[in-house]
Amino acid sequence: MNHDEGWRSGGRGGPRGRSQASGQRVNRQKSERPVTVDRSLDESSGNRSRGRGSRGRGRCRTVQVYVEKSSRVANVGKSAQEEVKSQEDGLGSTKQPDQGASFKCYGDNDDLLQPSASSSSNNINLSGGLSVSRECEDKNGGRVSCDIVNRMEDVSFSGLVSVSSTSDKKVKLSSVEDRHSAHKSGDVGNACNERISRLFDICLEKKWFCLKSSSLELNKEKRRATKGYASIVIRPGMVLLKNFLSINDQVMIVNKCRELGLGEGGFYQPGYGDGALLHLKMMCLGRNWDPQTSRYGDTRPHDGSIPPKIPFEFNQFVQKAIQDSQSLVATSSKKGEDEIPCMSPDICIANFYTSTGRLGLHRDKDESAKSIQKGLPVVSFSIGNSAEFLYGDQRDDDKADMVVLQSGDVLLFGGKSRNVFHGVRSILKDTAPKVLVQETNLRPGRLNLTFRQY
Ligand SMILES: O=C(O)CCC(=O)C(=O)O
Ligand SMILES: [Fe+2]
Repeated sequence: MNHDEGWRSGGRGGPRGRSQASGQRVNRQKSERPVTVDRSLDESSGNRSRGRGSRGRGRCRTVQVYVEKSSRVANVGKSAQEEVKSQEDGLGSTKQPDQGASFKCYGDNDDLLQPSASSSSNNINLSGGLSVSRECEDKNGGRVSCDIVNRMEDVSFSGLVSVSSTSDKKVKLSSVEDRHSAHKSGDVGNACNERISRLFDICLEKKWFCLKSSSLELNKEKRRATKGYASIVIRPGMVLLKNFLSINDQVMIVNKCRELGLGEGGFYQPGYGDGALLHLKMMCLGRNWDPQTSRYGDTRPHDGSIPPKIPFEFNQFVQKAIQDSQSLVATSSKKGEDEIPCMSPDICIANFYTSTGRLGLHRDKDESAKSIQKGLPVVSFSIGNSAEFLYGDQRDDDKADMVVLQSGDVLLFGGKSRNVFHGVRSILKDTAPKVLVQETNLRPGRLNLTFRQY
């Protein structure tokens, strides 16, 4: 994986894709060959997720596949809705002018933060920071437009929070995160490091979820879940398995990620050496990927934590996805071209995007030269809200193609597409399957897992 090329650039700016009013419209590129798989033949899957179709902006071509417009939650009490909204907003904070000076990290065990966060709720959003684009140099000496987003944007600490009554509104965090922070680091004096080592809960507390979806809506989701999934070759080496993961699979994955995410090596706010933050939370399984050095390692440098192992069940899904993709391309006319090699993942990078999350165009190229040379695929799971996923041969948003990845979709890019530029332009609000949210209390946002072999 290598994100030096664009993780910072955010990949967003300019108008969003336009909504497509109804589903079933397929706007395929030449090489797409959709195949619908009867779910009854495949017990590992089941979910028919939904989302909004979206056209790309500018010259971006869009792949739209079995996409339906989402409807909002019915039967939601206003106050509950507002509560959830405010939690969501607290996560995906809007960019604000640089207030770097207003955020200070206070050291040692007290772990005091002094932002102007005056919230007394259980979620504090410490937002602010700078949001400017500037030119940076990439590794190859090329100029890159870097969206230097803040020192604090999207930073949210969840867990138990007690607000002290002192007049300067210092906020004392006394959460599960603190217990894990600075794990093994022996560097408790570096509170800024501790800030990034606080763990992020991908699920909301139960009390925020007294929402019930209408039975009509749930039935609609169930009906979709029995339809089977469709496989599409998007371009040589890139295969999309729509609705590959059933709702039950997704629930299991979310629960597992939540559990791992709150433990050693769990979700944290990654950032670059210069202090700029990525627009997502991250957890590495198997091996750590360090955005500061673009290298893999056995431990996470900022806190010394050891990444959790990749759960066995996750690898099973990956193997099945690879096999299904291989069967698909074997039946296709452009056999050799579309080839997807086998891969045994020893790395999984889990990203959680809040509503404002994104990821600039980049190539995954920090895996071993052999792995990349062989075109071993990156296998990507999407869970929760849909995402506008960009891909193309250049690091240029305007020339990239776009496909909406919905909850349950699995995307593979290997072989001829192993070095494809890709990124996430935006997260589409309220597009996660309601039943998934009800079962897991997943935060508004998107969980993405990418599996790789070093
Ligand atoms: O979230 C996604 O779909 C892509 C993630 C990705 O490209 C990465 O983690 O390298
Ligand atoms: Fe990537």
